[in-house]
Amino acid sequence: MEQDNNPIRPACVDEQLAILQGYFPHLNEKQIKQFSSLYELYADWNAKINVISRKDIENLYLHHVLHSLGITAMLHFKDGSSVMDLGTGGGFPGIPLAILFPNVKFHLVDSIGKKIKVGQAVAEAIGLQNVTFRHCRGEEEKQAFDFVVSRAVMPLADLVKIVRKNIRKEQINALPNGLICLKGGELAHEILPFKNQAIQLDLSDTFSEEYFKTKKVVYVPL
Ligand SMILES: C[S@@+](CC[C@H](N)C(=O)[O-])C[C@H]1O[C@@H](n2cnc3c(N)ncnc32)[C@H](O)[C@@H]1O
Repeated sequence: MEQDNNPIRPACVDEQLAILQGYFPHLNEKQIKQFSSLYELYADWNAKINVISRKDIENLYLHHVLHSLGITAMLHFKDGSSVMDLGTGGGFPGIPLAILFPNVKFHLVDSIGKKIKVGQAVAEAIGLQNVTFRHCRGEEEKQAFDFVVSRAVMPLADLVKIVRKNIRKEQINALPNGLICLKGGELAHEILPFKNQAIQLDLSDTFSEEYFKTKKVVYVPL
């Protein structure tokens, strides 16, 4: 039987991390270290509190971290921006984005307290200074931000209804403030009510891996 020299960190994990670095070649040492630490932290926490599918943990960097960074296909947040991640679960897309944009403030919200705990523990372990967390429903959060981001939380119309109150009026980014969310599959129906304002991009135009073939990033100015 072939022996695995590093059963805790399979080779595919570092192969995926290298793919991520290929797409984001300007990461500094600190960011590379922070991204690199995510595997052990999530593998450990996910065994206790399920925040991503257990059989998908080896695909952490491709399916969860790089996917989260797909938000940048729509916009690179300007330094000094503020962003809320609604329904962050264990920290996606908020934590990968907070690593990539250390001068942007991220506020990660989820209605399930134990998931928020995972995100907090991971952020603390990698020394992330630009994230805050709140255990609450998005409906209760009253603070205002430049953007709200979200992955796999609820249909677009419901998201828009909840986060409209959370969008600041003043614009400092290249796009007017609003909602940017990661979506999969057939979106035509969801997007219909916003078709005049929404922009939809295929992540397959940014990331060539098979996984992104059906993945999209959607922006709605609010
Ligand atoms: C499928 S999970 C996705 C988690 C994370 N965004 C990710 O991609 O891994 C959906 C998350 O949204 C949260 N959620 C759903 N409705 C919410 C609401 N109204 N306010 C806050 N969180 C909510 C759930 O608690 C859950 O953690």
